[in-house]
Amino acid sequence: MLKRMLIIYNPVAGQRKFHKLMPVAEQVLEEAGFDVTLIPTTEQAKSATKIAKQGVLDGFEFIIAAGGDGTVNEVVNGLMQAPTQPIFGVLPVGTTNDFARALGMAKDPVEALHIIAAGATIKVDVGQANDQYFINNAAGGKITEITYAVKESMKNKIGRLAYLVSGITLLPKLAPKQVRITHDKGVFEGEILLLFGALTNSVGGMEKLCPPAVLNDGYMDLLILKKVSPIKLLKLLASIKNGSHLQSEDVVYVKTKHVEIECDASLNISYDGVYGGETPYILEVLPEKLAILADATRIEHRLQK
Ligand SMILES: Nc1ncnc2c1ncn2[C@@H]1O[C@H](COP(=O)(O)OP(=O)(O)OP(=O)(O)O)[C@@H](O)[C@H]1O
Repeated sequence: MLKRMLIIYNPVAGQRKFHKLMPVAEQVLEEAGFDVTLIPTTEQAKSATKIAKQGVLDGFEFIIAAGGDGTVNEVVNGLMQAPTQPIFGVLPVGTTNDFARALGMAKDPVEALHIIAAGATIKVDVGQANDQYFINNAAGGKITEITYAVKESMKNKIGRLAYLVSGITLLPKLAPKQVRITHDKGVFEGEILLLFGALTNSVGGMEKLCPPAVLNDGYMDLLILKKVSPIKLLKLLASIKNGSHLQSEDVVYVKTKHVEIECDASLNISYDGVYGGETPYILEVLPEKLAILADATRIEHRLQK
């Protein structure tokens, strides 16, 4: 019996990468025994969420997000809002593909297609941020504006470099915020530049910010960067390369299942790079909530046995 697979693809992601791949995708997956249906996302906000939710109701056994991290997040939200969750998959044809990298999907989309076609799955944690879901990270602070300040048009022209350009223009405007953050190990009160609740080690094209993050351990790695001078910030950013930032007195780093974020002045929160509004926010880990097509042998170090 053919296995019913829905591919929700973003036709404009990653400089329109999926367009060229479509015939190959259909061939590889049909040869592997999948009955493939393709639906494009639209300009309409959260279109992939709606398509995914309907896909579950229509009985697809496999739902694939073909796009960048924005599409992945929208599809995850659609699946999580549905009564049951089919097997999920990610075809990395976006600009940054942070989650796909954490999942060990090949950079080359054709190779990634073969991982999907093989049909092996792993279970991964999903995060809940108020009434939305994330699969990679939730973040707070001015620095997170880098991701949603990047214009689609700029990404289409210069790809990942767009994030760097946006980051450089935003750095001088970083403003610390007085917050109260409650986690499993205690309470942090003070001024911060940034907070991250990471389910994976892959953030904004980097893999060293939260290196110990495990995909299925039921914990998020909470990283809080306290207010520091610009010089200290540059030193800290440089220390990310060898991982020593995690030992800095200006960084709080804990594994936690639950986080509450309060800020009198209100703090912007994003989840998987999508703007999520302002505090108060509660972040929660839903352990091993989604089964995903992946090759576990490529990411053994990121999985709890
Ligand atoms: N048909 C479409 N036309 C224009 N925009 C679209 C369309 N479909 C989706 N979008 C928009 O694309 C954005 C998501 O892009 P996505 O994350 O998939 O790829 P990307 O931007 O290339 O990569 P990344 O998020 O990894 O940087 C969302 O803002 C969504 O509204």
